[in-house]
Amino acid sequence: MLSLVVENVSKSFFTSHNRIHTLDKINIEFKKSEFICILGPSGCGKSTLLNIIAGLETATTGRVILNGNEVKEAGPDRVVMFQEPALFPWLRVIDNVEFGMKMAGISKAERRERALKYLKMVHLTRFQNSFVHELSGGMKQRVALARALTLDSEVLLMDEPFAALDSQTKNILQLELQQIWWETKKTVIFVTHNVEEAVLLADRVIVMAANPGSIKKEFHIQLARPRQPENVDLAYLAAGIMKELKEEVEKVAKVEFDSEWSIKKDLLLSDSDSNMGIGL
Ligand SMILES: Nc1ncnc2c1ncn2[C@@H]1O[C@H](COP(=O)(O)OP(=O)(O)OP(=O)(O)O)[C@@H](O)[C@H]1O
Repeated sequence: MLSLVVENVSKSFFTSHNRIHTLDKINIEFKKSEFICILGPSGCGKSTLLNIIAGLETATTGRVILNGNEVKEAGPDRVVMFQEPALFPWLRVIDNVEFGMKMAGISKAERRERALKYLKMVHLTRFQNSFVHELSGGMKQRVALARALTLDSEVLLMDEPFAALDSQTKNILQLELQQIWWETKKTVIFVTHNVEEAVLLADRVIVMAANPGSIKKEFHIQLARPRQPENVDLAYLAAGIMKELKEEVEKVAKVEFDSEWSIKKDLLLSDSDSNMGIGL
């Protein structure tokens, strides 16, 4: 039974001339097989939090405890998937998918078996012998997802994995991910800027506040799956989450632009992609 707890985690970065207090006393308890989306304005520390859970960054104070052990470094029990697929262009798809397993010392026969299983899951069996440059952006991200799945980690950490994709491809991958999550029962921690994406995928949405990053509000979503973006209940939930997020995005914008800045009524709410706070 998985137990993953972020306990009182704070993080400051120290540069030559100042201290950036990025995260302030974050507490989250993740459940086995839970799908959690983390939303928040740009710079509130979403990636930093994910990296601390991954063991790629260390908390300044507080700790992350996975199955009773404090996380001190990256490990195969917490695989991370980023916005950029980071594939090796000189390797074929199947060899890219096998790469992590090769590093983990898994035998050749088992590597191949698992790679084919997960390539099938992401519907890329036909492309197993293709080179990366022959694939579209969405296909590359599906290869990265297959590679991430092969390590059979209990926890999958995803940092805006679909943000660089066009909206049709994104929709397909969101549906695929819902299916894969359902089949693999992993705990998924998914960082996004996109409110629609969050309500489509998550059991729980955590909205973060910025300066310093902290948890503003949590939303539990109990709607049946697979969810469809046009569902009325989803739209209603998205509007509630958007309202919380908008306040935070506006606060950040006021600091980064000037105090007169304000979001024009419903301007961002009508953005068809529901992305909030990107690149402020
Ligand atoms: N290695 C670092 N050194 C110094 N400051 C850092 C470092 N990494 C992150 N920060 C700072 O911490 C803050 C949070 O960054 P982070 O990337 O975690 O935010 P985010 O919410 O993921 O942003 P975005 O949504 O734009 O990706 C930012 O102010 C950033 O400049």
